[in-house]
Amino acid sequence: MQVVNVGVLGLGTVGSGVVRLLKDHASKISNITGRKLVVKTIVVHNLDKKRDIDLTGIKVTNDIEEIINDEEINIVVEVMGTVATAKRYIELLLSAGKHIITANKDLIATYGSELAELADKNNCDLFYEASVAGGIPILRTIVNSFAADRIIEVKGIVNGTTNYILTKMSQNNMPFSEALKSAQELGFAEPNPTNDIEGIDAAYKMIILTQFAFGINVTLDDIEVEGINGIDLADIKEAKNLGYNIKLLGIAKLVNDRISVNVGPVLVPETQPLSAVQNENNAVLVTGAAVGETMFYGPGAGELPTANSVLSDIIAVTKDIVLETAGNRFNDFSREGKQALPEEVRYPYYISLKVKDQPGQMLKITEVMTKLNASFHLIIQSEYDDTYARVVMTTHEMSQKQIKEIIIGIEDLENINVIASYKILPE
Ligand SMILES: NC(=O)C1=CN([C@@H]2O[C@H](COP(=O)(O)OP(=O)(O)OC[C@H]3O[C@@H](n4cnc5c(N)ncnc54)[C@H](OP(=O)(O)O)[C@@H]3O)[C@@H](O)[C@H]2O)C=CC1
Ligand SMILES: N[C@@H](CC=O)C(=O)O
Repeated sequence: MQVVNVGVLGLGTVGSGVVRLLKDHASKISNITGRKLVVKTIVVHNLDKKRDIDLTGIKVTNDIEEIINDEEINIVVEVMGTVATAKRYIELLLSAGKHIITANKDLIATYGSELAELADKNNCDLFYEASVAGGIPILRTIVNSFAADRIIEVKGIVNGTTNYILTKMSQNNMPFSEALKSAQELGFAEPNPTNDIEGIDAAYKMIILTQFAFGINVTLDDIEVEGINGIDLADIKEAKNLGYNIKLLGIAKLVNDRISVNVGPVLVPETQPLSAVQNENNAVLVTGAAVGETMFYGPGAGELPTANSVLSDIIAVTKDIVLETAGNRFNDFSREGKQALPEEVRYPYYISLKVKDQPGQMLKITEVMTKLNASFHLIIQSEYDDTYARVVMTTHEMSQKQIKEIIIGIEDLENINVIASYKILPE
C-alpha cells in the first residue's frame, strides 16, 4: 500500500492525541483512504522534554526545515499554537506544496483568508475542523448539511475551559482559580488561559463560525466580548434561584440582514438544552430558515476529542490526494457584511447592583430606567454586607444601546455600583 507521510508541529495535548489516534486506528484509516498514513517527523520546542508517548520510528526535531525540505511529507498538522510563528511556518509549508491541517483558531480567525489564498495558489488543502468546538464536527456540517438552507442564527457554548469553570463554580462551589487550575491540568485551557477566560478564544471561534454560517467576514473589533473573569459566585447562585444557569455564549445572528456577533455570560433558562451542557462540553445551535433549530453537542476540548477532528481532516486531505482533487476551498471568505446597529439587537437583561442601604435608592434606579424607556420584570433585594444591599433585577427586552445607557446612568448614581449585567436568553 502506498504511504502518505505526515509531519506534525507540536506534541502537547492535541499533538499527542493525533499521534496516538493515527497509530491506534491505522488499519481503519487505510481501509477508508487506500493509503498507509505514517507520522514521519514531529517539530517541538523543547527537545529535552520527556514524552509520555511511543515515538518509535518518528523523528523528533526542533527544526521546521526538516519538514519543509522533506519532499516525502505531503500533509502537515499544526497543533503548536501561537500566531506569528505558526503563520510563518504554514506559509513556508504551503509554498512547499504541503497540505495543512490546523486546530489554531487564533491564526485562522486572524489570517484565514490570507492563508486560504496561499493554499489555493499552491493547490493545497487548508482544513481546520478542530479549531471550533473541539470534537464536534460543526464546520463540515455547516458546509455540507446547510448548503441549501439560509442560516439565520448560530449560537452556543464554544469554549470548553470556561464551561468547565462555570460548571464547577455552580455545582461544587469551587473558587474560580481552583477550577481554572483543574481545566489547565486536564489540557482544556490554552497554554496562556487569558484568551479562554476573557472570551477571546470563543470570539475567534465565532469569527470562524460566522464565516461558515453566513459567508461574512468579521474581526475581533466587530465583536462585543466579555469573559467570565468578573463573574461573582453570588450571581451564579442568584441566577440559579431564578431558574437560569450562567453560560459563556457566542451568538451570531442576522438582524435586518446585518450581522451581530457577541460573546459573553448569558443567563440560559434551565428549560433550554444549552443550560444542561456541563464541564468541557460544547454545544452549537444552528437555526436555518428551512430546517429550524438544530443542536450539535460534544466535547469542546481535550486530547482525543480534538485529535479526532484533526484526523477527520487528515482523512479528507488523503482522499483529495488520492482523487487529485486537493485545493478546494474549505470556506468562502469573500463577503464583507454590515454590522447590526446597537438599537437593533434586543434581549431581556439581568442586572446585579451593590446599593448602599439608605432610603430613596430604588427610586433613583427606577428614574434612570424610566428616562431610558426601559422597565423591570422583577427586583430582588438581599444583604451584601452590613452597609450595602445586593439588588438583582431582570428587565423586559431592551436594545444593546439602551442597556449601555442604563448602566452608565446607574453608575453615575451615588452609592450604587453595577456588579454585573448579562443578557437573558429568551425561553
Ligand atoms: N487543548 C485543546 O483541547 C485544544 C487545543 N486547540 C488548539 O490546538 C493547538 C495546540 O494546543 P495544545 O495541544 O493544547 O497545546 P500544548 O501547549 O499542550 O502543546 C503545544 C505544543 O507545541 C509545541 N510548540 C510550541 N511552540 C512551538 C514552537 N515555536 N516551535 C515548535 N514547537 C512549538 C510545544 O513544544 P514542547 O512540547 O517542546 O513545549 C508543545 O508540544 C492550539 O492552537 C490550541 O488552541 C484546539 C482545540 C482544542
Ligand atoms: N482552550 C480551548 C480549547 C479548544 O478549543 C477551550 O477550552 O475550548
